[in-house]
Amino acid sequence: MPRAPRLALERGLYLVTPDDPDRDALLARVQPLLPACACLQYRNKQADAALRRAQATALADACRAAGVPFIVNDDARLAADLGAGVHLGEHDGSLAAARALVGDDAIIGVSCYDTLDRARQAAAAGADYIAFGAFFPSTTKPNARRASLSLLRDAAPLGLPRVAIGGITPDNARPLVDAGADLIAVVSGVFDAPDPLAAARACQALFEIPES
Ligand SMILES: Cc1ncc(COP(=O)(O)OP(=O)(O)O)c(N)n1
Ligand SMILES: Cc1nc(C(=O)O)sc1CCOP(=O)(O)O
Ligand SMILES: [Mg+2]
Repeated sequence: MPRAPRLALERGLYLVTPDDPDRDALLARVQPLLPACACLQYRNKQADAALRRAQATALADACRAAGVPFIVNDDARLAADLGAGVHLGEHDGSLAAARALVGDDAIIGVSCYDTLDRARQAAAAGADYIAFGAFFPSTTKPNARRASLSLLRDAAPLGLPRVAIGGITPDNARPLVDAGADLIAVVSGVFDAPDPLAAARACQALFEIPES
C-alpha cells in the first residue's frame, strides 16, 4: 500500500475506537464523527488479527477520504501496511523499531502515563506526540495509572503536541485544555454518550475548531 502524504496533527479531539466486534458496525459508528475529529486511533483489544486488519483497513480508507490523520494502536506492522501512524505504549516495542516500519512521514505517538521522564525519552527518540493519563477514572481502562494536570504544563518545554487521555468527557476536559493539552483522547466520553456526534463536537469546541 503506498503511503499517504503525512497529515499535520491539529489540536482538538483525538477519537479512539471502542472494542466493537463488527467491521461495518464500527465504521458506521465512526464515520459520522470524522468531521468533528482532529485525529482517529483504531484500538481494539478484543479482536483477533484478521478482524483488526479488516477494521483498520476500513477506517484508514474513511480517514483518508475525510482528511483525518489515522493512527493504529499497538501494531506498527499493521500501521505500516496501511500507511498509518502508530501509538506505542510501554509494552509495544521501541520507537526505533516502529519508525523503521512506518517510515519518517508517519506519526508515532508514545504513552508517557504519569511520568515526565518517559516523555523526555520519547521526545529524544523522535516521537511526534506524547500522551499522559489517566486524568479521570476510565471505564475503558479501569486500572490505568492516574496523572496530574501539572504534568501537562511541565511537558510544554519538550515542544511536542501533548495528548491527555483517560475518562475524559466534554464536561470535564476544560482544565486539561487550559493546562496545555493539544489533543484530548476519548473513547467512552464520545461513544457512550447519548448523542456521540454532539459529544464529539463539544470536545472540538473546547479548542474552538470549526468542523472540516
Ligand atoms: C493517545 C493514547 N494514549 C495512551 C494510550 C494507551 O496506550 P497503552 O498504554 O499501550 O495501552 P493500550 O491502549 O494499548 O491498552 C493510547 N492507546 N492512546
Ligand atoms: C486507552 C487508555 N489509555 C489510558 C492511559 O492512561 O494511558 S486511559 C485509556 C482509556 C481511554 O478510554 P476512555 O476515554 O473511555 O476513558
Ligand atoms: Mg498499547
